[in-house]
Amino acid sequence: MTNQAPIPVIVNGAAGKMGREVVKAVAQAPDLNLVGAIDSSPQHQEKDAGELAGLSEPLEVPITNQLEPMLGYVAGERQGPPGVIVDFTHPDSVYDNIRSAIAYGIRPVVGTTGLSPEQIEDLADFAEKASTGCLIIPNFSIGMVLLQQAAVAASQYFDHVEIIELHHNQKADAPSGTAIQTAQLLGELGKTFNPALVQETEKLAGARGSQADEGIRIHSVRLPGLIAHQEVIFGAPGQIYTLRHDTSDRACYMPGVLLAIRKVLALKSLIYGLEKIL
Ligand SMILES: NC(=O)C1=CN([C@@H]2O[C@H](COP(=O)(O)OP(=O)(O)OC[C@H]3O[C@@H](n4cnc5c(N)ncnc54)[C@H](OP(=O)(O)O)[C@@H]3O)[C@@H](O)[C@H]2O)C=CC1
Ligand SMILES: O=C(O)C1=N[C@H](C(=O)O)C[C@H](O)C1
Repeated sequence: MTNQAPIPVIVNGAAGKMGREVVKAVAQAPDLNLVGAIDSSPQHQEKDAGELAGLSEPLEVPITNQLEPMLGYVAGERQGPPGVIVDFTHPDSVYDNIRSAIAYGIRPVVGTTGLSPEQIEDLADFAEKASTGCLIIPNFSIGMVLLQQAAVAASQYFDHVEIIELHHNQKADAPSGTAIQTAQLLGELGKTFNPALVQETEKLAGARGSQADEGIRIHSVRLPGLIAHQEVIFGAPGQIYTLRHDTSDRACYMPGVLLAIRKVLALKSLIYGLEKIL
C-alpha cells in the first residue's frame, strides 16, 4: 500500500451508458476519487451519480451540467495529483470538452468517438503546447487490441479485406471510431487493398459501404439487441479468414479506462490508441 493521495476524477457523460459504468469502476478503485459527474441530460440534474449508476450507497456526487466551474474547482486543488476527466459524451461536444480540460490542466481520457483527423491533430498540438497528457482511445477493450494486432499480421498475406461493424441503434456516429482506427492501422502498412477486378456500380447508394484508408471498405449495421461487434474479413482465392470481436457487457471497457486514468498523469502530450499504453 502507498500513502499517495487518490487521483481526482471527473466523469463527463456520467448519466450515459458508458458514463454510469465508469462512475461505478472509479468508485470501486481505492486509488481514484470521483470528484465530479457532468452530464447535459436535463432529467438527471442533481441526481446522485452513484445511485444512478446502480450502486447501493450514494456517492454524494450530484450530476451537474456545469463543466467549466467543475474544471476550475478541481484545477484549484493544490494538494495531491492533478485531476483527470473521463469523457463519454457525444461526437458534437467532445472536441470542446477536451480543449477546455487541457486549458485548465485537467488530463482528458477520451472514449467518445467521432473526432475528425484534423481535430485530433489540433488537439495534439494544443496538448503538446500545454505539456499536458491526453489519451484518446477509440476502444478500451483488450479483445479489440488483439483483433487489430491479428488483422495487421494477416494483412501482410491478404490483399483483400473489408470491415463490418455492428452496434446498438442509439449510436450517433458511423462508422464506429474502432472501425476507422482498424482501417488506419491496416492502411499504415503501405499497401493498397482491394484492387478492383470489374467496374462496380452501386444501384443503391452506400451498398458497398464507406471507403476508408487504402481502399478498405467499412460497413455499419445498427440494430437494437446489439452492443458493439466488429468483423475484419480477409479474402483470397479459395479462402476466407474472419476475425471477430463481440462485447456482451460494457464492463469489458473498464480495465482499459482505469489503466488510462492512471497512465495519463505521466504523459506530456496526446496519445491515440490503447495499444500504445499497454
Ligand atoms: N472508446 C470506447 O471504448 C467506447 C466508446 N464509446 C463512445 O462513447 C460515447 C458515448 O457512448 P454512450 O455512453 O453509449 O452514449 P450515451 O448516449 O448513453 O451517453 C452519453 C451521455 O452524455 C450526455 N451528453 C451529451 N452531450 C453532452 C455534453 N456536451 N456534455 C455533457 N454530457 C453530454 C448524454 O446526455 P443526453 O442523453 O441527454 O444527450 C448522455 O447522458 C460515444 O461516442 C461512443 O461511441 C462507447 C463505448 C466504448
Ligand atoms: O458507441 C459504442 O457503443 C461504441 N463506440 C466505440 C466506437 O465507435 O468504436 C467503441 C465501441 O465500438 C462501442
